[in-house]
Amino acid sequence: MPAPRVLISDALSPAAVQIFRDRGIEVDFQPDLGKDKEKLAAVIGNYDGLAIRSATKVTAKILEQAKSLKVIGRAGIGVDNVEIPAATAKGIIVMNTPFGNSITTAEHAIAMMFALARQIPQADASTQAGKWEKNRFMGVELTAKVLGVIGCGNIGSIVADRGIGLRMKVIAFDPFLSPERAVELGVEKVELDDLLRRADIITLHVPMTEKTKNILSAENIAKTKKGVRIVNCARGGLVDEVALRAALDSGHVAGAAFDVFVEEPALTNPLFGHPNVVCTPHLGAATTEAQENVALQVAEQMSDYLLQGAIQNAVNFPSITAEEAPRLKPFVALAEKLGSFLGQLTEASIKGIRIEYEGAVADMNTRALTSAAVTGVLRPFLQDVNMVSAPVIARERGITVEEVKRESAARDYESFIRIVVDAEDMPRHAGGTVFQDGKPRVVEIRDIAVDAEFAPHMVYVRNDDKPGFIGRFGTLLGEAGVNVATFALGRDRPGGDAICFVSVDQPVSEELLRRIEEIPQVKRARAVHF
Ligand SMILES: NC(=O)C1=CN([C@@H]2O[C@H](COP(=O)(O)OP(=O)(O)OC[C@H]3O[C@@H](n4cnc5c(N)ncnc54)[C@H](O)[C@@H]3O)[C@@H](O)[C@H]2O)C=CC1
Ligand SMILES: O=C(O)CCC(=O)C(=O)O
Repeated sequence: MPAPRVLISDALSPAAVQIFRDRGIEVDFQPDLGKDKEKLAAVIGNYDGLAIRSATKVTAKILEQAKSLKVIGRAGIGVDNVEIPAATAKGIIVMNTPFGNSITTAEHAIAMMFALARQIPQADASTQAGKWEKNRFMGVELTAKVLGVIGCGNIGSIVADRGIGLRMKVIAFDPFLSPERAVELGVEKVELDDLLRRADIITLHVPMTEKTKNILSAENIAKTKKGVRIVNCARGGLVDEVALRAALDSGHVAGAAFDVFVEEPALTNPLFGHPNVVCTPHLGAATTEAQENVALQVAEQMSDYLLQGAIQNAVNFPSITAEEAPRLKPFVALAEKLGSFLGQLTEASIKGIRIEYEGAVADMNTRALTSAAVTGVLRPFLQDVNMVSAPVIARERGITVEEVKRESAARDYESFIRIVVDAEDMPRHAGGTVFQDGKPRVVEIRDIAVDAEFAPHMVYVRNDDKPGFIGRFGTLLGEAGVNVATFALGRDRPGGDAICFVSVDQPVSEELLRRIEEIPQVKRARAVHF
């Protein structure tokens, strides 16, 4: 297999390049490419991985050209510059580095708070201009002031901790902050209106979502305490910039320190030029330490995925650790092949897929296995589906997906997976396991025990358990020049329903299948491929 290829299209630390090379991955370091949509679209088709910061906008249009792309790695936290649904629909993993720049960004927020409280940038400009305006820059003390933290996750909680260290009273609004965690952090959990009314300084640390967009709207800004100072080191668009400018002009808001803007790069902005505004060009994560952390982490994560299938910090897929990836791999293959078998037999529309995990496999990462099973079921209908996109495609098509787990496995297997595909005509089910040799096998079809490995070309036959079938079937295959590699048989009872699952060395033609179906004992014959 050729080495995977990764494009770095933003200014990542060179540490990332070294990691990729050390792991045997070809890497193109083109830190300015992300700013040029056309150029990026023209080359993206050549890569398996794309490593970015915030400048590269990975739109659906770019993704249309990303024929080989398997993973997008964001060296940072916010993934709002990636169209996640479009990436997921194309089966591309999107991963970030959720902790590597948290301390640095929290420190930036604290620095911004001090910059506002003491007007440091303005005082610096005046001093260096030779003005010595000692009376112009009267500041405020932070001690004992109320710091209102909106979003108390990784960064917000570090800001809260630093605020407490500065002897501030910290209040936090975050619906997902548990009362226990609030106590542990030493913050008072409050509702948004309470925070707006009480805070002397408000700092934002929420992601940009439909709910948080404009969380500081004109209406909410009007609810704030007169003289409030506002710090935004999270995302532009969390604050209504025009309304904030008006509140600064009226003197209701005493100052604002912004690192992030509705439009970036921000070459103009409603806040620019106001004497009480401090701005930085999205520098929250810009320290050597943070950039080294996120670059190393994203390169390791992307390499682990491209080389081993391990998934860490994906925002559109459950994690698979490097340790569990090899153990999971044969079960992923089993789930996908069983699903594919049933998908190939199904012609009516599918209503639901149930995956039953029994024995040791029930304790594994079943979300990943379920995605593999659903992929297998859907692949005969949609070529372009994989473990990332399958659950979303199933949901979009109204196919319910259900997982069932049982402690002990059927027929005393250590692990057993049974998939039931419920279609408009009837439910179909098959079960399998992985033997010591690591090979997935079908061990049950329609409640009938069999034992068959999966092979590229197979014939599946349902027949009555009556003498004469095997001889005629073998003769037909032989006459057509089709060599039988393995032959598995099973029946529910003597003279009852029987199945036959045969691997062959050559593809079986429709004509041959028709002739097999003419054997009196045969109810159905299908060619299946794995
Ligand atoms: N300026 C910069 O360079 C950087 C900016 N960021 C931004 O900071 C944001 C926060 O990062 P983290 O703390 O790591 O994220 P996080 O996910 O750890 O924390 C976000 C918190 O916001 C809370 N939240 C979500 N929806 C909310 C709502 N509607 N109202 C109130 N709280 C809500 C969540 O419960 C969570 O606790 C990121 O999403 C990113 O946009 C992150 C790194 C660098
Ligand atoms: O990469 C950067 O400089 C921006 C970091 C950021 O905004 C994030 O991690 O969410």
